[in-house]
Amino acid sequence: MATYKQAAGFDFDESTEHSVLSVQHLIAKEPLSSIPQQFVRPNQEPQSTFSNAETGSLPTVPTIDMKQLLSDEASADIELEKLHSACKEWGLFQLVNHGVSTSLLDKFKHEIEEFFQLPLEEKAKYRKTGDLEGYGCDQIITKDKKLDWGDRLYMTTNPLNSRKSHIIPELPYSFRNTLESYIVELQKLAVKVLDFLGRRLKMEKREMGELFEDGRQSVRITYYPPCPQPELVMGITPHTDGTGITILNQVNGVNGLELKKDGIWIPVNVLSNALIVNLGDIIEIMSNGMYKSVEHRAIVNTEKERISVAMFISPHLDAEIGPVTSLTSPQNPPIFKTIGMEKYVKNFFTYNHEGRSHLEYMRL
Ligand SMILES: O=C(O)CCC(=O)C(=O)O
Ligand SMILES: [Fe+2]
Repeated sequence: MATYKQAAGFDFDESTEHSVLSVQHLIAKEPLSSIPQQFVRPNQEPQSTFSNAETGSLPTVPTIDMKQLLSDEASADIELEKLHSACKEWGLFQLVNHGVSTSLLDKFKHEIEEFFQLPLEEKAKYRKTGDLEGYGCDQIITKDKKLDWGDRLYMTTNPLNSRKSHIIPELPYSFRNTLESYIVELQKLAVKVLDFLGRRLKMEKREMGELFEDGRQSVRITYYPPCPQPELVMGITPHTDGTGITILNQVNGVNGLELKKDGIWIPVNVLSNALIVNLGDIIEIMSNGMYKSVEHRAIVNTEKERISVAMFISPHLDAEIGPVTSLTSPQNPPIFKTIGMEKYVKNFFTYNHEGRSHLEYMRL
């Protein structure tokens, strides 16, 4: 079997071989004279920060204030309308006053930085060949597949019985503890956000609550090393998330996330004290197209490493995924299929959609 390094265009070196490909460790070994071909994307749409001198004139991503949403005053209704239009027009917003404590966020940042500084042998323990979960750069490598410029630690966190025994339970003790606190805090936050979305969509309370209660959740922590030619590579390929919602934490304050709006890539600049909420395919489907699952990507730069944490929040595996009954009518018939969550997840990860996105595949 070809090794990861051979497949990625690197020389095979018996003494340093691991079953995991890591961009961070490949570039740490020796300075790169050129970017290995498997990372080079000749036809990608230009990065906005490199090509668009007028970045300042691009529209700015909306900011939503959770404290306002939760207040008893009339301003709560105004904020809810802002949230509604952000979900319809952007599918993404910066969330401030989210209630996750700064000390937890600081501690988590520190633990993540320490984790990625571990030797490759240590981190390689968290990957099993062929498994989507665990540590490393893309793990399914075929000849023509372009690789993303980043290493990830990806793990299912809920339901508890679907956690992999060689990942979370084996993480360094302090990192694991902090991660557990982060998971709890972000679950609480997700419940609040979903509740406001359901309220403004005028769904029946149970339609949102029941689906997401003890739902499927996973976390992807990504370390994007600097790159000598960032315009040739992509930190993460353009995609929409298959989730209900995703809460993204731009951990070390370095920009890189971009979203596509009206055909243009727009940078989502780091706003201190904000978490980013982006809507995934499931919310677009449930809302029968009212809310948008946003296409996004991450770019890298020459100077600084970038770290992000995406917390993916989805319904439980027994849920039915489709436009909710209270949002469809003879005048507004369903535009998406309804399928069980278990099948949805399986299709999302394995099904060949013949060039279409999974969301397009779900469209009737
Ligand atoms: O790192 C980022 O800013 C985006 C990550 C992302 O989109 C994902 O993990 O799905
Ligand atoms: Fe994403």
